[in-house]
Amino acid sequence: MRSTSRNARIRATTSSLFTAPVCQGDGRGHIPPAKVPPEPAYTGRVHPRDDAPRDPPGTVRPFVTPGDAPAPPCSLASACTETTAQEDRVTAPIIEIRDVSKRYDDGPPALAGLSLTVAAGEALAVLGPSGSGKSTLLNMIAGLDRPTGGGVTVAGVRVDELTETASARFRRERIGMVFQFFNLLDDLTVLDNVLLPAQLLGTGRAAARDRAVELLDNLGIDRHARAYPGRLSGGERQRVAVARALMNRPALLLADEPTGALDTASGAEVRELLAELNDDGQTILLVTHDLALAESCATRTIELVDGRLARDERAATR
Ligand SMILES: Nc1ncnc2c1ncn2[C@@H]1O[C@H](COP(=O)(O)OP(=O)(O)OP(=O)(O)O)[C@@H](O)[C@H]1O
Repeated sequence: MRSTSRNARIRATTSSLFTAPVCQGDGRGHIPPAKVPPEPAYTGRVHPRDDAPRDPPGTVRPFVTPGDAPAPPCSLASACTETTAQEDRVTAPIIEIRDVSKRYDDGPPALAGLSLTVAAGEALAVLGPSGSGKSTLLNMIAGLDRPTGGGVTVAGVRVDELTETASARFRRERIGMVFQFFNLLDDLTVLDNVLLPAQLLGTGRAAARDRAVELLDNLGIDRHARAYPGRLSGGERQRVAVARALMNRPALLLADEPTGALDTASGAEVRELLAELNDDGQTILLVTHDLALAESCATRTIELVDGRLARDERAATR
């Protein structure tokens, strides 16, 4: 059962994350606010190829994507009307995967002509046997690897066409990532770990600190702000990792086996946390072998087998 006080804290956090309604007037299902005015207009590509002109070192050039534009009035009354929790979710696509293939060396394809659309507000669990292509799919979406065929669009940006520099910048600005083994920096305090994404983005210190403190508070780990990650339990460390992932208000939260290294109680806490974040509008894609995580958190579950979509189901209860 979810704790009411924690629910309230999470709600307080995420309500400030999603302040630009996609469907005006629906009161739910929001996308992150515009970070910069849409000038000059984003043309759909940043640097189409690695030999394209690059920004000088240290330049921070925020993306302006279709997701940053002011929300148009909703044209379908039904899409703006609160009906059930399932129906009032935002339906604008955050991820569009078109006929994506990936082949490593001479082996069988890790992904074989996969197509998938994920709407804003969904919590998608990616299941499948070992070697079925789950991590490969996650890497394609994060722009950490490129497909050998097809296209991957995330928050309106063709991530498979970005240079490495532009891809890293895109991840910083639009994607939060949570890993099985937390990937926290042990030499930095909890607060400094959470501040890191904002520092990389060049956010002002005071604003970044306020946000980090708010996140730690809302995720129930504020008392550990000055501690080093090594002194925290696995569940607490994963909360810190989630706070860090949320720092830059990502359009998409990617989680790779987020409960894979946790004991039963900590795993249940992290499942609850992810479900609550999604309840408040955060789009999540998680790769997992943890069926309990898929059942408690996902609004939709897909299963990969041999790099193909073998199952695609929406949850009846979330
Ligand atoms: N860097 C790589 N070089 C060569 N082959 C790779 C590489 N990464 C993945 N593969 C292969 O691609 C296929 C899919 O791997 P992937 O890691 O995506 O599967 P997975 O479903 O995430 O597996 P697991 O559940 O064990 O993590 C496998 O056959 C794997 O051996």
